[in-house]
Amino acid sequence: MDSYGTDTVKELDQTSEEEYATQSKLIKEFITIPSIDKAWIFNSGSGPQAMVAMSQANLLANKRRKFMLSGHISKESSNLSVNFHWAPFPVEMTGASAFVPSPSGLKLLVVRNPDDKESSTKFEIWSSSHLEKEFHIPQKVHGSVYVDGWFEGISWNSDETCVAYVAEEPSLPKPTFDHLGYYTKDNVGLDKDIGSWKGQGDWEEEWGEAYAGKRQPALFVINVDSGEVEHIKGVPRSISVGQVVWSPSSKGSAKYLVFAGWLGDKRKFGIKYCYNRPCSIYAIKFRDASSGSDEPKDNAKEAFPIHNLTKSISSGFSPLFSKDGKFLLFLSAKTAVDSGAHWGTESLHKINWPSDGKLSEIADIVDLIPVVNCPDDGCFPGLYVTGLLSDPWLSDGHTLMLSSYWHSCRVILSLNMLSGELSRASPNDSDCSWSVLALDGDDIVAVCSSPVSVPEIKYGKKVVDPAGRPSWQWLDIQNPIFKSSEKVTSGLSSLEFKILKVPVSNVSECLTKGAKKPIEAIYVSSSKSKENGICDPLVVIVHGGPHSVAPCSFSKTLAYLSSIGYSLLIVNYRGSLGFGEDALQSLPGKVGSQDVNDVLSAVDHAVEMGLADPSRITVLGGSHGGFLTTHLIGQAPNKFVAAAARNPVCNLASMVGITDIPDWCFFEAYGDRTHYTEAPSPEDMSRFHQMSPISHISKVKTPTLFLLGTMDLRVPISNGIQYVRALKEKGVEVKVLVFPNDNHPLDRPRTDYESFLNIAVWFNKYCKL
Ligand SMILES: CC(=O)N[C@@H](C)C(=O)N[C@@H](C)C(=O)O
Repeated sequence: MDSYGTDTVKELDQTSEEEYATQSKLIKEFITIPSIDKAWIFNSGSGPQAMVAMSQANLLANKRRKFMLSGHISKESSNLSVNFHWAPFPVEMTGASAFVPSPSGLKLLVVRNPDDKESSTKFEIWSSSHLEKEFHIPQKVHGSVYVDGWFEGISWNSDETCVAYVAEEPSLPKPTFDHLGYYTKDNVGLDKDIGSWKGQGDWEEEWGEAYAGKRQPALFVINVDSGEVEHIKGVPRSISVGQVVWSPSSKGSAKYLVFAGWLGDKRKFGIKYCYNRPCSIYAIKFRDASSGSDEPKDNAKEAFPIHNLTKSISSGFSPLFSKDGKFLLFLSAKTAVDSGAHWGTESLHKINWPSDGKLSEIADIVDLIPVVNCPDDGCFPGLYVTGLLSDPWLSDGHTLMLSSYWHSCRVILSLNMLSGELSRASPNDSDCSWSVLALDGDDIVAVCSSPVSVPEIKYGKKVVDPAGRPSWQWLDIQNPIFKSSEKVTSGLSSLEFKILKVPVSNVSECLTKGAKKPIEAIYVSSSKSKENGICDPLVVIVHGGPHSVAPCSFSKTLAYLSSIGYSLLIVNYRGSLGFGEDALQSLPGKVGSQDVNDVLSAVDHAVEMGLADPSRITVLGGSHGGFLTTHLIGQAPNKFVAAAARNPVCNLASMVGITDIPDWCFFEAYGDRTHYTEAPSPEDMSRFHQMSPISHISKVKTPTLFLLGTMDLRVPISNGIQYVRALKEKGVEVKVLVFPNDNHPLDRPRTDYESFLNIAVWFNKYCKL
């Protein structure tokens, strides 16, 4: 009996080892598909030139490898054809944290952030042929330059003499102790060799998940000729700054630095994925030493006053000047701030910018794109933008190009700021996702992808209809770099996708109109399975947030799962971005029920349509998607043959005291902002428990794989571990992978690779693939 058992185990091990070996070869091909991150178009005498920043997983270094590909664009006006003549090879840029071309395109700033707390930040100024200047800025001046989504802002002034940017302010001095253990004043006598040491000093709060070591983003200006760095005074420490731009230059008028600022004095809540943090657009005068400014010399050390330009609105970010400098535009997530949802339908606004540089106390804020609550069928569903291009203007100076979610797709929009007309610039009939990368005059360089096609650069040629309205004719261009491997190409070749409209169940009268509309689910499958009349096993994919969206775009890891024989059902349940504010706001207070039912409706719909075999359905999700995954296996214990949860929220009651976003737990559990407190009551704890997957643990049977990151500050690992232990106690089959150096997204190259390798092997085991 013993030996029989042992042999069986050995046999199983051998089979699974072989499977790991086979799958690892394929997943590697997918994981290393490059991404297109940014692009710039330069207009030189010889015609437009493109520079495309790309990145690719580097499994050996466990980092992303960055590289730049350049190309020359030639256009045939007779037949509307456009050719990109790419350089034969890209150039590796690993180690560079940011590249920022100057407005004229004659200089390129490269910032290299230090790897440790001792080294300097490097600023390099490149011309077309060589390195012109290099400056090393020591830690005592500032730490790393911010290159993240919120606080990043690196901006050349118009005459290209200075760059404004955001960097980590040096931390407050630490107390020092000598070899006798005595406190020493002013670091005097700190000599590690004889046993002196630095203490920790007061705790300074950081900006939460993904912002380890980031406490105080502050404003700096570097003179690119002398390398002199000025820390801009006058911004109180209570404000964390980001997204700095220069005010337009007009002779004689004051020059301002305009930026977004977040208050972080009382408590810094996590800011990653959180648009609900109150923020304003501020302006502060810049004393330009070279301009012979109106400021008296003896004032030179004094700070200018700071102006809050958006006092009457709870959120203002992404400041952008109109081409003529008459308006300052900004995005707002006031719906998120005012409601408490971590993301919501956004709006776009403008204020007048005074030509004499004299800022008024209360600026009149004009809506350019208001919040959409309940979109009419087929109409614009509201604004969901992650950022704006630094120069998003067409040559008329008043048409702005931007990318936004529109139901399950990302689309390119054009907004005529004068008429208010908003239209879709990417093709109306496309179910792919589109993002504008850069403008080439009035033409658009974009990236387009779908769940079954890798990202490709597309060229949108502007054409004007007889009524003078612009539209874009989309052209394929040469994409030599994206020649995927044979395995990827053949894996993707037989796949197809469609977006299903799924009616929601249990529509109660108290729901708003927008919350009764059908949801969408992206269905990806092999065309071969249809030919055979047999359904492939299905992976139901549920995104996190919950106020986020799974766009109809290429995902390397999901494409890998499709290529090995799974159909996918990617569900954008109510609460997702892209469907108007009514639908989004219908979820808070009902998490764990409404979202769970929406996912079950989508699954039932797929089964009824003959798209899924009910005996071979699995489920996969991370974070709030992990909350849904673990809810689904508890509430629908017979539905799923296997599950995989990545950093899942399993117990709000144990998460609330240790996450960087405790307000999220309250908001999603109660549906409003009023219940939030740093000291939850027993009633709060009871509600959290009752709304969490852990409350359904007794019903779970589904074998579940857990992927957990030890450094996760958003959903601390203890949440997953507690649930795992409870499942083990019940005898449910579990497998756990812990990544000690990963935080919430689990997206470091080796982690991503090992996670999805295991997900595939786990699902294969229960789907008999
Ligand atoms: C706001 C937020 O971070 N919520 C988490 C619980 C979550 O679900 N995060 C999403 C964005 C994720 O996919 O990680």
